[in-house]
Amino acid sequence: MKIAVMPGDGIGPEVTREAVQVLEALSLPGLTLFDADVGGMAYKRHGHPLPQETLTMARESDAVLFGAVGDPDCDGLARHLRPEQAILGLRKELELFANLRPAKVFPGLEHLSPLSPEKAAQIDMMFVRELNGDVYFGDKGTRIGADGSQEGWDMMSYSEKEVTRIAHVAFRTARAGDDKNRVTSVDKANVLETSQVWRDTVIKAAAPHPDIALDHMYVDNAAMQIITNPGAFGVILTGNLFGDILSDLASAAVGSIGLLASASMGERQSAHGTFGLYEPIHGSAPDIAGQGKANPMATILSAAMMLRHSFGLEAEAARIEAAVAGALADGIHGGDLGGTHGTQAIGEAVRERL
Ligand SMILES: NC(=O)C1=CN([C@@H]2O[C@H](COP(=O)(O)OP(=O)(O)OC[C@H]3O[C@@H](n4cnc5c(N)ncnc54)[C@H](O)[C@@H]3O)[C@@H](O)[C@H]2O)C=CC1
Ligand SMILES: CC(C)CC(=O)C(=O)O
Ligand SMILES: [Mg+2]
Repeated sequence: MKIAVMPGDGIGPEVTREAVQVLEALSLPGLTLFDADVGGMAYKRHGHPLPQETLTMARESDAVLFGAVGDPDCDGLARHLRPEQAILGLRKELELFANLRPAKVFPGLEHLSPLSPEKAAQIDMMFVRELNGDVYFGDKGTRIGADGSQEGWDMMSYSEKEVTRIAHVAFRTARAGDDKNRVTSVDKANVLETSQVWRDTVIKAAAPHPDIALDHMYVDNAAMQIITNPGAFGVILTGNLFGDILSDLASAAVGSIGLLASASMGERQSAHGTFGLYEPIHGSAPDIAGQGKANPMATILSAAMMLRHSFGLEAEAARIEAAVAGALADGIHGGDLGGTHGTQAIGEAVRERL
């Protein structure tokens, strides 16, 4: 089991270190970890945010554990050299088109949510976000508009092929998950042609999945209902942009962005299972980087997702998740949850409970 570890920028190395130590504490036979440079730090060392050696290492691994990229020092660079291109490039080059982002309140931890305990207890949704298309990957540029002022433009598009493959992932995820058997497809079909193609295609893709209830919701309404009626959602199927935004929103309903993990999957099989990239949903948090304040739980939970999805190690994944839930129940809370525990203390608390 070969894992490429890509800590990246800001709090990335801090949270990744704790997750790696959790994996090491499990003493899994045959586990080997290799570090690779990504993001702003890779740009500074190699002149590119996603060096060829890093991409090669990812291709030769069974899974990638990714921290975060993003560095305010690099915000003035040409777009193709910015740190964020590293994660976009990995997702695209490795054809990781399906991003799974579970948003769930662990039983007994409803008090971490800003919602009422009754509402918080209902939060158990899985985002299935398309990751290789949408406005993030369309042509873009700047030009002088008709009024003589500069304007920026970004092309949004989805093809039937792209939508069909992610829709099938969503239906299969709904079937394998809890008993809700429900997919809510989120779009903006009342305004966008991209979304109309999305919606029509999702309806067609639903045909072989008659056991799964499908409904459709506009993204603005979805943002509202995730807060007011979280129990209505099982799987939320959506595009790259809307999924990015709504999953941060859902993390706030759970309690903190420092708690939400993710898996990015494609179709490539390794000797151990399906290749995937695993990362917290948050970014490099430059406002708290280097202070030992970041909550590593999202990255630790991403490592658990890796054991489950790329290595079929369900029991070990559940062990990590139980240790995180136990630490939270015992009041091990980072600043993001109003507590005082630092990154290392949280990592140690999780390892003690494995
Ligand atoms: N996958 C990736 O590598 C991502 C990278 N980014 C990049 O990260 C940089 C910062 O972006 P922001 O919009 O500020 O989003 P962010 O997710 O880095 O931070 C948003 C807020 O949440 C807090 N936060 C995030 N993770 C936390 C954790 N583990 N523990 C405690 N608090 C946490 C931060 O301190 C900040 O106040 C940018 O350069 C952005 O492009 C953003 C999202 C994803
Ligand atoms: C940094 C972006 C490329 C992506 C993002 O915010 C995300 O995937 O959550
Ligand atoms: Mg995001």
